[in-house]
Amino acid sequence: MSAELSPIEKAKFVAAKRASDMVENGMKVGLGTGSTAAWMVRCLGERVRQEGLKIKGVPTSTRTADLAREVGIEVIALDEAGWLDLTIDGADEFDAELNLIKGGGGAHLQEKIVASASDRMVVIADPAKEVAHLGAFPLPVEVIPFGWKTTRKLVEEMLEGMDVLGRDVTIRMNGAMPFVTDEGNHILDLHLLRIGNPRQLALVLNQVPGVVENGLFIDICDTVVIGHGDGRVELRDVAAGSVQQDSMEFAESENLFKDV
Ligand SMILES: O=C[C@H](O)[C@H](O)[C@H](O)COP(=O)(O)O
Repeated sequence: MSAELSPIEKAKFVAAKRASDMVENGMKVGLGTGSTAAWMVRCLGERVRQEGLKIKGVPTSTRTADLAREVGIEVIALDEAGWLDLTIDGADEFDAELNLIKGGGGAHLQEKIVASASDRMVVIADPAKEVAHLGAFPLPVEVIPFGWKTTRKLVEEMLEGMDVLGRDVTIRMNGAMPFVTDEGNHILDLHLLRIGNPRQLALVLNQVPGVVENGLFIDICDTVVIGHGDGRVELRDVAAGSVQQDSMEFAESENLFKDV
């Protein structure tokens, strides 16, 4: 890596590097999806090559599985792993309680299953992902292709009774066709602007027939690692029921930037 990296990519990288250092020999690790998680997979691959780190990775998408294999990480399926020590993943938004919106890349279904089957979920993020209220980022909802327009109508009706500021629901497109997830489903993006009660919305959404899973991660994330473009890293941890903050300098950040 190098000097041409933008501050935002450096921020993603230092968060990913810090979180990848939490991985220990022998661990079974959930590997998230997205541009930030891709840095983490590369960092873990570097540790496999340099230190002989022995881990088994459970990817949350075909993209991540391909990258993990490419960088030398042993890849296994979730059902082979059973239970994971740690999952590291990115997010589209996180709030003060470490609740998340995920699924900007359409991978939140597998990501939620994998994170829920882990002792600990660590989210890696750049500072732009932190919000006072979830909802500015459109909330992804995975729906089965059968009758998706009817499902969209049912979701719109359900939103009438919810504490949200916006109610537009769009189908995610891939060119002229609806986007297709790894599970063969489509994604509805809910433009809610501000979600008053994410916990309630997460429960209600999954009761709409045709909905497979929504991108709200409530009480799943244990730690958020926030990277900054100058190499600083902040940690937010859910401990004893509250969120603790910590911050540190990445002393060797310049060298780390050169490593990857
Ligand atoms: O479906 C995609 C995932 O939930 C990603 O982790 C999320 O969209 C964040 O991606 P990025 O790190 O590229 O911002």
